[in-house]
Formats: sequence, structure tokens, C-alpha cells
Amino acid sequence: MSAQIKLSIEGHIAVVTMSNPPANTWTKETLTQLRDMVADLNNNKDVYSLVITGEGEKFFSAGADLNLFASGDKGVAAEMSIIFGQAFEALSNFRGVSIAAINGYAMGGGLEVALACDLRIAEEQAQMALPEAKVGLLPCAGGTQNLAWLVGEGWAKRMILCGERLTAEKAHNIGLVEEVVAKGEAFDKAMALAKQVEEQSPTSVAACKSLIQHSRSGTMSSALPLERELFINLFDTQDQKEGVNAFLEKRKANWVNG
Ligand SMILES: C/C=C/C(=O)SCCNC(=O)CCNC(=O)[C@H](O)C(C)(C)COP(=O)(O)OP(=O)(O)OC[C@H]1O[C@@H](n2cnc3c(N)ncnc32)[C@H](O)[C@@H]1OP(=O)(O)O
Repeated sequence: MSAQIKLSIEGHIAVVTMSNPPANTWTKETLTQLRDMVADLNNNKDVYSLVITGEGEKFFSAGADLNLFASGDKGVAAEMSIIFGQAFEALSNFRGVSIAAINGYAMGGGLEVALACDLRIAEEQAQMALPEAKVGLLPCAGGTQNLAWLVGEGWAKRMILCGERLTAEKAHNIGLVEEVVAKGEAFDKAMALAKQVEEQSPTSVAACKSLIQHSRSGTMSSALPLERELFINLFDTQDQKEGVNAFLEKRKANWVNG
């Protein structure tokens, strides 16, 4: 079977393209491909960031392939919810910076994959929703938690309980996406941000990301000692010495990701 989740590596950036026409929907196969791809990328020390986008002009992703749920088979529900969890948790835990370039509709699991990323850039015509309840389902791929965390309970409830679909502008106003760009420009903007990431030490970025993730589940009293511990651990890396010395020597740092 040809890849429906396509990968290309451009310098230090992994470009992941959802390519399952017509709506770039998620199936067991596409989720397995994403899960395994992110695991491989985590082992590639040359990759510092990941940009994910949808093929075509209309859809980022319309979420789970609803044909899979038509029979009402509970076994399929269990299988799909597990692989959704594995794929999107792998993405959330990606060592580098992940950026969703939302180039069209991001619905259900299609928005949840963007919510599993660190950053989101949407094109002006993109629309976003978690409409699972409209079809008797619920967002089972982190959506209830990630959305509420990102935009607060009020807007999460408007979107999940009332099925409200947001324009890119509205999504920006409530903090669901950090930036809105013109049609056709999300990918280039995401790549530019990923290039910006290359100026940071990848070891620092990985440690900082794990600390920010910790803020969701840990307490301040556990986070502050962890911050100090990871700060001290950076001094075991070459990147720490390279970064400080490059500054003092007024030159660009050459990261080794270690
Ligand atoms: C844990 C995760 C759970 C989930 O993700 S559940 C799924 C949540 N997602 C949705 O409910 C979105 C369903 N799709 C839509 O509501 C609409 O699409 C849009 C509003 C996004 C766009 O509407 P329009 O412009 O009229 O396009 P169109 O004709 O509906 O879609 C083009 C083709 O794509 C297929 N399609 C769209 N979404 C899905 C889907 N989620 N599962 C399976 N097929 C889908 C359609 O059926 C159609 O196909 P054809 O051209 O053969 O008629």
C-alpha cells in the first residue's frame, strides 16, 4: 500500500503530509503510519521540527473516516481509539517542535491532530470544529483535554457541546491558532517558523518542551525542581557549551543535538 502519510525531510525539518483523498481522513492505516513515522523521527537527531499539513486545497483533515463507524461495531471503536491515542500521543511527545499548517477544514480528529502539535497556523479560509457529538460520537483523540487546555472550558464547551464551527479569524481570537495567514500560505509560514527553531539548541528545546508539557499534569512544586534538574542536565551536552561559546565568540552556533 502506498503511503497516505507522506514524509520528506528538508534540512532539519520533517514535512508530514496527510494524503488520503478526498478529505484526508484518518483510518487505522494512516494512524499507524503517523505513529511509526514519529517514532522514527524521534530517533533522527538531524530532525529538529515537524510541519504537518493536508494535501489538496480544501481539507487539512476531516477527521476519522466515518465509514468505519457506520456498522456501530464496538471492536472497531476500541481499535480506532487505541491507535488514535498512540499516534497523537507520539506526536505530542515528539522531541522537537511540531507545527500544524492548517490549509483547510480541520474537523474532529483532523483538529485533534493539530491540537497535538505545539503550534498552529491557519489559512484565512480554514474552518475548525470538533463535531463528533453531531454524529453520536465524541472526540477520543485528546480533543476534550487539549482544546479545553488551550482555549479554556468555555470555548471548548461551545465547540464540543454546541458543535460550533469556527472561522480561522475566530479561532485566532480565542487562541486556538497563533496566526492566520492568506490562502495558500500556511505551509510557507510554518516552514519559516521551523527555520527559526533551528537557531535554538535542540537539546534546550526538547527540555523546555517537556517542562511546558509537565505544566498540564504536574504541580508547581514538582515543576520547579524539575526545571532546575533539566537545566543542570543541559551542562552534560555539547550543545550547551557550543551555544554559550558561540555567543561569546560572536558566531553562529553549530548544534549537534546532544
Ligand atoms: C476520534 C475522532 C473522531 C472523528 O474525527 S469523527 C469525524 C468528525 N468529522 C466530521 O464530522 C466532518 C465530516 N465532514 C463534513 O462535515 C464535511 O465534509 C465538511 C463540512 C468538512 C465539508 O463539507 P463539503 O464542502 O460539503 O464537502 P463534502 O462533500 O462533505 O466532503 C467531500 C467528500 O469527503 C467525504 N468526507 C468528508 N468528511 C468525511 C469523513 N469524516 N469521513 C468520511 N468521508 C468524509 C464526503 O463524504 C465527500 O465524499 P463524496 O465526494 O464521495 O461524497
